[in-house]
Amino acid sequence: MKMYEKAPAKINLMLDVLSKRADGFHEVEMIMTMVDLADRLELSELKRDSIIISSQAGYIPLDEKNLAFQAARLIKDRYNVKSGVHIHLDKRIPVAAGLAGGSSDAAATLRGLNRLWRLDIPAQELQELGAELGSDVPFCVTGGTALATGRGERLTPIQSPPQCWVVLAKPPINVSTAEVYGRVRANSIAVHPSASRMQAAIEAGDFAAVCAGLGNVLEDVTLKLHPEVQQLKEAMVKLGADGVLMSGSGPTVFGLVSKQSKVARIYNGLRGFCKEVYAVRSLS
Ligand SMILES: C[C@@](CO)(OP(=O)(O)O)[C@H](O)COP(=O)(O)OP(=O)(O)OC[C@H]1O[C@@H](n2ccc(N)nc2=O)[C@H](O)[C@@H]1O
Ligand SMILES: Nc1ncnc2c1ncn2[C@@H]1O[C@H](COP(=O)(O)OP(=O)(O)O)[C@@H](O)[C@H]1O
Repeated sequence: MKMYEKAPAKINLMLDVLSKRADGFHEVEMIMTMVDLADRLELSELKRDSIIISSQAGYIPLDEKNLAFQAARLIKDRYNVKSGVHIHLDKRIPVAAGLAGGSSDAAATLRGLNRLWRLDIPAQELQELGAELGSDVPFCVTGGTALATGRGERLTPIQSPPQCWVVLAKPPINVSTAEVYGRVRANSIAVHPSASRMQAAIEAGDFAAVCAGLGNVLEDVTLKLHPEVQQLKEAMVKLGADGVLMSGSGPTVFGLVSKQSKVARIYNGLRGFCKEVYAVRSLS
C-alpha cells in the first residue's frame, strides 16, 4: 500500500520574541501561513520492521537525522506498529531556509502514517507528537493560518490572509536557527510587531494592512550577520513587492504581491541576485 502527502512551506507574517525561557527556548508570538511551494512524500508500507528514507536531493541527511525519519520512528514506537515504511522525499522547498521544509516533512509523515497504518490519531494528538520533534511541526500538522505562541507549539487557527502571490528568494547562505535565537536579546527589542494588528488586518481582508503589519524581530540578528539579506529585501521593495519580510530565522526573503502583472518583473529582477527564486500563491 502507498500513500502520498504534500508538505507545504510556511512563512511567518509576523514573529515576535517575548522572553527567554529557563529551558533555553524563547517565548514567541507568530502568525504563520502556508504557501504553495511543497515537498512531495510517497509513503510505501514495508512488511519488515524498518524505516527507509530516500530523496532525489543529495544535500539532506537520509538517516535518523532526517525529520521524516524521526517522525516515523516516533509514531511507530508510540503506537507499537510492527510493520515498516519507505518514505521517498521529493524535495522542492529549499533547505535551512526559514521555510520549515524539514518540519513540514515531519508533519506530513505523521499525517501519512496515521492513514497508512490506520491509527485514527486525532489532529490534536498528532500535533502533540509533532511538538516532540520541533517547535514548528505542530503548525505544519494542520497548516492553514494560525497564531502560534509558547515556543511555537500553542496554536490558535485564524482566517487566512487575502489570496496573493508570494515571491520567495533564498540567498546562498546558511543560517542556524539556534544561533539566531541565541543572539536575540528579548528585553532590548526596540519595535515589537503586533500580532493583534496583523490578526485584525487578516480578518478584515485588508491586504494593504497585512503588508503594513509585517514584522520579524529575528531580522535584526540575521541581517547583521548577513547584509546580503538586507540587500535582497531592498531589491524586492524596489522591484515593486507590496510587502517584504524575512521568513523565520532566514535567510529566505518573501514579498507579498497582489497583482499578477507585477510578479514576472519581480521574479526576473531577483534572479539577477540569487538562483533560488520562486513565485507561488498563498494557500487559503
Ligand atoms: C524561527 C522559526 C519561526 O517559525 O522557524 P525557522 O526559521 O526554523 O523556519 C521557528 O521558531 C523555529 O522552529 P524549529 O526550526 O522547529 O526549531 P526547533 O527545532 O524547535 O529549535 C531549534 C533551536 O532554535 C531555538 N529556539 C527554537 C524555537 C523557539 N521558540 N525558541 C528557541 O530558542 C532553540 O535554540 C532550539 O534548540
Ligand atoms: N526532511 C528534511 N528536509 C530538509 N532538511 C532536513 C530534513 N530533515 C532534517 N533536515 C535538516 O534540518 C535542518 C533544517 O532544515 P529545514 O527544516 O529546511 O530548515 P528551516 O526550519 O530553517 O526551514 C537542515 O540542516 C537539514 O539538514
